[in-house]
Amino acid sequence: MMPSFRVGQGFDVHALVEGRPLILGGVAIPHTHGLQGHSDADALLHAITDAVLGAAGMGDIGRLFPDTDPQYKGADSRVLLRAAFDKVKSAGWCVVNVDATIHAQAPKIMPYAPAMVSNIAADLQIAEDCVNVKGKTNEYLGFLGRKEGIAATVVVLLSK
Ligand SMILES: Nc1ccn([C@@H]2O[C@H](COP(=O)(O)O)[C@@H](O)[C@H]2O)c(=O)n1
Ligand SMILES: C[C@@]1(CO)OP(=O)(O)OP(=O)(O)OC[C@H]1O
Repeated sequence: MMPSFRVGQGFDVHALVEGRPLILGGVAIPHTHGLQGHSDADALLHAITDAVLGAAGMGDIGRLFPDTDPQYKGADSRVLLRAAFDKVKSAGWCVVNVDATIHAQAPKIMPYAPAMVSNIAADLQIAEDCVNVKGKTNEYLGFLGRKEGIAATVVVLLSK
């Protein structure tokens, strides 16, 4: 039988505030500010989770893990990604590849990208060369350029 393919896209943004750790792709990045959120606020993993769920037609991260539910307060977003992927995998899908961009005026993402790739590949049960993480400034424009937040955009391909 011919394989079938489904594409999904994900987006997330969180505010940068003082007194929070900066966690992206499951990696703690030394920085003056961290991301605000109900969970660990890992915008990259949230966008990946949404892209994976979206490709499978299974809704979104907030529907699965409501930010009103105390059990997700301070949650490790890798745990949420793995739980979402379990659902998608149960429907017969596997991930072909992930391509992600972190929109951050600062800090530089590139030194941490290999560790993020390793985490994401492990959580989605694919080879590391099937995961790509890029950093991009916002050329000092808008709220991202003013370092008020960090966003992530993601495309995922699934096959079954
Ligand atoms: N937070 C970031 C932003 C950028 N990079 C790297 O710098 C390159 C140039 O970025 P521009 O936004 O100026 O086009 C980009 O291609 C990344 O390699 C980064 O690591 N972290
Ligand atoms: C992850 C969840 C759940 O703790 O909360 P946040 O960390 O606030 O993240 P968000 O990207 O706003 O949406 C998903 C949430 O329901």
